[in-house]
Amino acid sequence: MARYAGRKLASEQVNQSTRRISIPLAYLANERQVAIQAVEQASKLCQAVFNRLVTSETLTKKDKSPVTIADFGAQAVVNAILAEHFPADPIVGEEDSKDLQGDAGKEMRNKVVDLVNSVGDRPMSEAEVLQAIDRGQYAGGATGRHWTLDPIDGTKGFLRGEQYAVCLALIVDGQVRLGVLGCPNLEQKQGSESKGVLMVAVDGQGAFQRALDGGAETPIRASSVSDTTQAAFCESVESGHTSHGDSERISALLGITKAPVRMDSQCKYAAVARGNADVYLRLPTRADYEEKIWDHAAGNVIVREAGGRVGDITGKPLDFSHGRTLAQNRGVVATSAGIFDQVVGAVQNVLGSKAV
Ligand SMILES: Nc1ncnc2c1ncn2[C@@H]1O[C@H](COP(=O)(O)OS(=O)(=O)O)[C@@H](OP(=O)(O)O)[C@H]1O
Ligand SMILES: [Mg+2]
Ligand SMILES: [Mg+2]
Ligand SMILES: [Mg+2]
Repeated sequence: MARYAGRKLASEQVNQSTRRISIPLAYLANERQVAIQAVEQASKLCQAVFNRLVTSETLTKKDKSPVTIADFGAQAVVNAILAEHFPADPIVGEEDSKDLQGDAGKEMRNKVVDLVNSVGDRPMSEAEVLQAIDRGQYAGGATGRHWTLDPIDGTKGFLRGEQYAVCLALIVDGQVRLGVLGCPNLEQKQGSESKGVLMVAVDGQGAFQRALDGGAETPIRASSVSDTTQAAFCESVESGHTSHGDSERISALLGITKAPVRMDSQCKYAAVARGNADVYLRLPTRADYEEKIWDHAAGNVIVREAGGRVGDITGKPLDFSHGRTLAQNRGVVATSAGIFDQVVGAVQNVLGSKAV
């Protein structure tokens, strides 16, 4: 109980009129349900935008406006749902409404408002949409609880019709306690035709997946591989987000022979969490880049609850208590538990002084 100071578990709550102990409620049960609903709705919005707005013309013109509209729309939808159910909870969201303001933002603003109203359960005015987006400006930190949201992670993957994820997590006193990933283009099982996966984990309760459009949850586990020569790893598609050269040297050192699976977004954490990959490496490409908490929070708790391990390139756990970025960490290493120390050793070996 002390761990969750200030929140009484229902199992401890005694109904004074009957003196009977009420049925135990799981920790964060309500938050889990609301977060799933929010991620489902935002994922639907993203899929609607892709189907309506991403065309061969937008792709050849390298027009990023569809993903921008979906980013704003998804953040508005999730934040409005969180505000309705947990009005006191602040949110660290990736986006803000700056680019939607004034005359310059009018065209985009109108599109975002129309989009939100085309998928939402209740109509939202322009002011409400902007206000919902800007609930995401919280600075984060080490005390109390706050949510963190990446409305679309893997924006480049979204535009290519490949992997992207809606990522929502709850951080309590600097620790990620709940994470939900909506992965509209992820295969429901590796190799299957059906796509669209929702993954969820609450601290201490295991990790689960189900189809994004509903159905029963099934538990997921990271792989039990203990020999790195048998391991498969995944990394970002974009070489600006992770060093492909360094990962090649690290996998050679570990005797990994399988080609890396390159995919965008926190779907990489999803792949490790259900044993499709054994290692996710994110190796710094710039000395001054600080990873954002919304790029890692949900995936972090999902991999941990699936029995995997997550740390930075020195093996240190990711520290979500330093505001909007992982200011005390560099890069990310997520693996099935049995090979974590070995992988971090190889990372240190290859990156040398860069890894400190
Ligand atoms: N230099 C650098 N280093 C590390 N990470 C960076 C960097 N620049 C951007 N970003 C963040 O990368 C997020 C997407 O990376 P992914 O691994 O998900 O996908 S991929 O790189 O597009 O393959 C991306 O998230 P989204 O903007 O939500 O797509 C960024 O927050
Ligand atoms: Mg992101
Ligand atoms: Mg994003
Ligand atoms: Mg971004």
